[in-house]
Amino acid sequence: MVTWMKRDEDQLLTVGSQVYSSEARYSVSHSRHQKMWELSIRDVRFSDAGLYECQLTTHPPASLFFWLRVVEARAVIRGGPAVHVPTGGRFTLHCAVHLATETPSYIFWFHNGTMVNFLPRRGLRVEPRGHASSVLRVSRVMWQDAGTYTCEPHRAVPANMTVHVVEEMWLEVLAVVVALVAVLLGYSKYKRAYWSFRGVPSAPNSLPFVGHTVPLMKKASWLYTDKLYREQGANKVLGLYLFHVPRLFVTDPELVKTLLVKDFDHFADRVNLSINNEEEEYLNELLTKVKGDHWKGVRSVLSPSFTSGRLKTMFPLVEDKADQLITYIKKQIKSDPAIQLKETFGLYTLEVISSCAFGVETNALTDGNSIFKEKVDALSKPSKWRILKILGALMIPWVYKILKIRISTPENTFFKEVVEENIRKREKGEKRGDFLDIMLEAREDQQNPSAKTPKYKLENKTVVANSFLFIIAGFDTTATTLSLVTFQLARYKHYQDRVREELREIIKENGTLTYQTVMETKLLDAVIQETLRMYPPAHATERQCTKEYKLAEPEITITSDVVITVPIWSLHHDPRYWEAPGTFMPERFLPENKDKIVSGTFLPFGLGPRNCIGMRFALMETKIALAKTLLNFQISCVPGEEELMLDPTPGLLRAAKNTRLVFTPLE
Ligand code: HEM
Repeated sequence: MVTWMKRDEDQLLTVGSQVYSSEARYSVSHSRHQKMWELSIRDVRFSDAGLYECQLTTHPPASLFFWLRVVEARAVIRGGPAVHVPTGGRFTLHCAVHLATETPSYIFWFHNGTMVNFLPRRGLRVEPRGHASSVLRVSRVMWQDAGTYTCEPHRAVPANMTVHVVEEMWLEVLAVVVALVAVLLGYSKYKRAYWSFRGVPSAPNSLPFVGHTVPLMKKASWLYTDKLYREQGANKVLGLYLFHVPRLFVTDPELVKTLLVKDFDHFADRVNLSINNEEEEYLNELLTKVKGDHWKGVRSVLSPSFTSGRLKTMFPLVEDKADQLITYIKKQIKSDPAIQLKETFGLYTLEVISSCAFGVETNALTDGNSIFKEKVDALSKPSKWRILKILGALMIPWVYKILKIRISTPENTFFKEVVEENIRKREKGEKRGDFLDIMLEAREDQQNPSAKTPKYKLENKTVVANSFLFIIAGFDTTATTLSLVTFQLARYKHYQDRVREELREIIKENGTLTYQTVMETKLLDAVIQETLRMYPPAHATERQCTKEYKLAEPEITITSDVVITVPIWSLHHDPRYWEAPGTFMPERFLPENKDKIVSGTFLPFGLGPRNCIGMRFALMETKIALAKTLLNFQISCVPGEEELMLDPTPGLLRAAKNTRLVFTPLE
C-alpha cells in the first residue's frame, strides 16, 4: 500500500485509496496491473507547490520524494504596453504564451472587449504562429482601430496592449519632440557633468534641468547641506548644481579664508538678480548687489555709518528703544506672562533700524504694530510664488529682460517713497545724526566744488536703496538673534543669573550702562556668540567667482560662472573644530579661550572685506536689549515648551514662529 504526504507541511493526503485530506481537490488512483499509485490534484494553486512524499508500507518503509513547482502560464504581447500608429498605416501584435505546461487549445484576441478572431473585419487578420503564439495584423489603420487589444490564451493570464491612433503628421511631430527631449536631456547631463569633468566630487541625485535645486530650496535646507558636508569626509570642496549653475561648497576653513579674504578679488561679488525695469532701477545700487569697484565705492560711503564713534552717538537712541521694549513687555505680561519672542523683538529691531536708518518713528512698540511692521514682514517672508519668481530671474535673466518683468514688490515702493520723503525733509535742514544724515553729508561733501573728484559718485538712488537695505538686512537677523539668545538663557538659568550678575557689577561700578561698558561685557558677549555659533541666522553665504581662479587642492580652475558657497551652519557644528558642538558652552568665547577657536570656523557675520557691514550695530542693539531685559525680568521656559524649535521655512534660520518665554518682573 502507498501513502501520499505533503512533506513540507507534514500533511497526510492519502492512505491507500482513502483520501485523508479535507480538501476535495485530492484524489488517488491505483492501477494494480501497473503497480501504480497516482496522486491527482485538481484546480492547482501556488500553495500546492512543495515537497511530496510517496511512502510504501514495507518494512522498513521506503519513500520517494517529489518537488512540485507550480507555474502560471501568461500571455505576453511584444513591445507593450502601448504603441502609436498613424492613420493609413499598419500594425502587428505578437502574442506568445510563457510558462505554459501544455499547448493552449486556443488563443483569442479581443478589441475593446469584442472577440475579433472570427469577426470578418476589413483589414484585420488573426493568424496562429506555432503551438503557443498568435499574431494579429491590422492594415489601413483607421481611428476606430484605436483602443485596448487583449490576447487571451486558454488557461493563461491574458495580456493587454493599448493602440493609439494618431494623425500621420502627429507621429512625425512626436518623433521630433522625442528627439528634442533627448537632446535637452543630453545637454542637461553635459552641464551637470561640470564637476565630474574636473574630478571634483559632487553631491548625489542631481536631477535633469534642476540639479540640486529642490533640496537646496526646500525647508530647513541647512540640514540637507549638513548631511552632504558630513558625508564627504576629508574632501575640501563638493560640487552641486542650482539648475545648471555649478556651485562649489567650500568646507575647509583654511580654504574659506583663502577665497573670502586672501584672494577676495577673485570672489568679490554676490550672485544677483538683474533689474530690468526703470522704476526699480534704484535697486541696482543695493550694497548687496553692486559689483567690483562700484561695490568698493558704495561700501566706502556706507562704512562710516558703522564706526565706533557713530555707533556711540546712536547709542542713546537705541537705548531709548530698549527702554520702550521693557515698557512694552511689562504691559504685555499683565494679560499673558508668556511673550511671543519673534513678534516682540521684531517690533524693537524695526523701531531701532527705521529710526537709525532714516529717522522714522514707526511707533511699533507703543502701538503694538504699525504699517511699517506689516510691510517689512511681507518683505522678509516671501511667498512661494515670489521665491519662484526670484529663482526664475536668477536662471533665465534674459527672459526677464525681454519681458521687463518686475522683481520688486509694492512694499519696496512703499519704503522707497518713505526714504525719498525723508531726504526732502533733510534737504530743508532737519538733522538726526542717523545713517541717512551720514550718507547725505557724504553726498554734500562730494558736491563741494573744492572737493577732489570722487572715485565713486554718490547719487540719490544709492542713498534710497541702501537706507531701505539696512531695514531689510538688519530687522529680521537681529530680532532672530534676540529670540534665540533669550531662549538659551531661559533654558540655561545659571548663565542667565551670571550674566545678570555681570550687568549689576557694571552698573555698581559705572552707575549706568554706556556704549563702552555694554560692548565690553564678557559673559553677555560669550552667550551671544555661542548662540550665533549654534544657531547662525545666516546659515550659509556665497560669492560669485569674478576672475578665473586656480585652486591648488584639488587642482582645478574655478571659472567665472561658478558660485562658491560657505556652509556656515556645518562649520559651526563640526566636531573637528568644536568640542561637543551640540552643547551650549559660552565659555568657548570668553577672552581667555578665544584663541583656541580655529579661524575660519566661526562666521555668523561672514568673512573678509564683504562681511556684514552692520555687525557692530547689530551687536550693540542686541546687547543693550538683552541687558535691559535681564535687569528687569527673570525669563523662563513655558512649561512643556522647553525645546527650541526652528522655523523650517527657507531663508534665515529662525526660532519657530510661536516660540514663547515667560517674563517675570524682578523686584
Ligand atoms: C545678528 C544680526 C546679523 C547677522 C547674523 C548678519 C549676518 C550677515 C551675513 C552672514 C552676511 C554675509 C557676509 C558674507 O557674505 O561674508 C551679512 C551681510 C550684510 N549685512 Fe548683516 N547680519 C546682521 C545684522 C545686520 C544689520 C543690523 C545690518 C544693517 C544695519 C546688516 C547689513 C548687512 C549688509 C548691508 C550686508 C551685505 C554687505 C556687503 O555685501 O558688502 N546686517 N550679514
